[in-house]
Amino acid sequence: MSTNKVEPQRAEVTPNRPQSSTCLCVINSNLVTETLWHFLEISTFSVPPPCWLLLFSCLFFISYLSVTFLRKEEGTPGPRPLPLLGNLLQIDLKRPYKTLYELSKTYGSVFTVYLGTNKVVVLAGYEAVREALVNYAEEFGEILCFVGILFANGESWKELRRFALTTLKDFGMVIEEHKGMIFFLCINFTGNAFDTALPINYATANIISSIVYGTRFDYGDPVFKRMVKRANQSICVTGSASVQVGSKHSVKKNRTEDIKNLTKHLKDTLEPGLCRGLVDCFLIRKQKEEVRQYENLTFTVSNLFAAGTDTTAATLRWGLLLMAKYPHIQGPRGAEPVVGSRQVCVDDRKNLPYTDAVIHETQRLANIVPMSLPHQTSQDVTFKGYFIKKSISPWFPTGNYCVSLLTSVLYDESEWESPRTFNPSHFLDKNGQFVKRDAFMPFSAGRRMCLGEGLAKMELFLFFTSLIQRFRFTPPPGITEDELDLTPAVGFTTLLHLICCVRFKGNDCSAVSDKLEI
Ligand code: HEM
Repeated sequence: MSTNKVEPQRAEVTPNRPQSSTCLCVINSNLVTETLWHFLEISTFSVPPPCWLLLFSCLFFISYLSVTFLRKEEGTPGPRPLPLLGNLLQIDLKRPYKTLYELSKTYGSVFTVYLGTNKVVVLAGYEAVREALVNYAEEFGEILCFVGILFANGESWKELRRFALTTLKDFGMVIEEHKGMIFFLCINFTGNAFDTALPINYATANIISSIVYGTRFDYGDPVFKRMVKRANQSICVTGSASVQVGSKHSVKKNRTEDIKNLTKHLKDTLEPGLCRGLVDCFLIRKQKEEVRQYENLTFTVSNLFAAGTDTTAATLRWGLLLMAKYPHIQGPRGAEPVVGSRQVCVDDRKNLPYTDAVIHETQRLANIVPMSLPHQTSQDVTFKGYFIKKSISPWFPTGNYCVSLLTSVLYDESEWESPRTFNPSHFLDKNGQFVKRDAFMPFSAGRRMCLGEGLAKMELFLFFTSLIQRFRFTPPPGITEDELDLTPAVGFTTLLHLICCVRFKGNDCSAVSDKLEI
């Protein structure tokens, strides 16, 4: 029976990651801390005290000037920044998107906030965000620059994105994973309260493994367990103060070591003409073209794991929380797929408009990537009457970049009838048929739009329907539906810590493995 049984406890969604607000803010506030710290270290040992004070005053003065001058020059509205700290004291660092959304109500669809001395232009509301990302794709369509797909620009990004899209298409149909997840839930947790994070993260990580390495792992495999744990840890601590100052290297090293070991094994066993997964395709292609950039492979794999595991898993967990909170939506008259006892398949989606609407509404309300990825402006641009300068790297004290506030799109009061409530009717017409909504933009828009959208949608549909077809999700014992809290904890994505109770609808768990052909 269950080895992973957890004590029933209050299913509150607690902010369980106190130091990790989004990367965005912490990187900047930590940049200030780190620079000051570094400065103090140097000063303490090599500069006499009066010079130290003088230097400190100069730094302070320069930052103040840069902040005030930049504001005057560009004239976008926004709250008044403090020297060095900018608007950090006004922003809820655990949920910065909430503050930014509130500020957008005062300052409109284009405004500026300062995170430390870095200037961030915030684009808010469906109309402004879409216009910037789609109509001004050239100017706003670059991601803040590092390497890999997520953070690359220019030719290197184009090549990697094209390559990943082609390979994701080839392997995206490897979606048998829900069988493994259902079996795991059934055997280990049925009738118990359990944390949904573990099985769901295993399932989504295994999908990326199948695509990337060409193989799935057993949930009990110690290497796999370690990999998932490390991936989660690095998502949790990305941007945390301690990581920025000290242990950043060790987290990255842990993560890339696993990837390097696995890719080395694939390289050693590579058979030309047999492409087991994305890594093989990359190796074969690069061999042919004799191109450098081997390092990009590690980054690409690491990016796909980071982008493709946590996001889909968090959305699914939101779905289960919402089902536990609104039990009437779970049943056969609600989202449960009415397809008999057979396995749901992708083609069923068009015949299940209500289920489809529930999944879309879950994504809208969950608002998983509330501030998208930070973008840079590739050139000076005048947007909605405001002059926005070409971006300077945020590693400089006067750095500047842009944030597309997806929260403000998904909760846009002029687009959604009841933006703050879980209302699947947002996606249904009066005949109960599914309708697409333009302001449904959890994957962002434009040329940097999520590369895994198709895969994520397929995963969400198959996992969600398979789960509610076979299980009933309820709050843990002693907790009422009303007490289930929908306040998210924030890491890079809006996560939650959900303990929920699961009941298998059938009589015999062991029959599941035969039915699912595991
Ligand atoms: C529900 C699940 C997901 C959500 C809500 C989501 C959301 C996003 C968002 C908002 C962006 C930023 C777009 C921009 O900068 O404008 C993004 C980028 C990206 N996502 Fe996803 N994503 C999800 C699942 C996935 C999956 C499963 C994969 C991998 C297979 C993936 C891979 C990527 C990549 C590689 C990028 C960077 C694209 C580029 O820079 O060209 N995502 N995603």
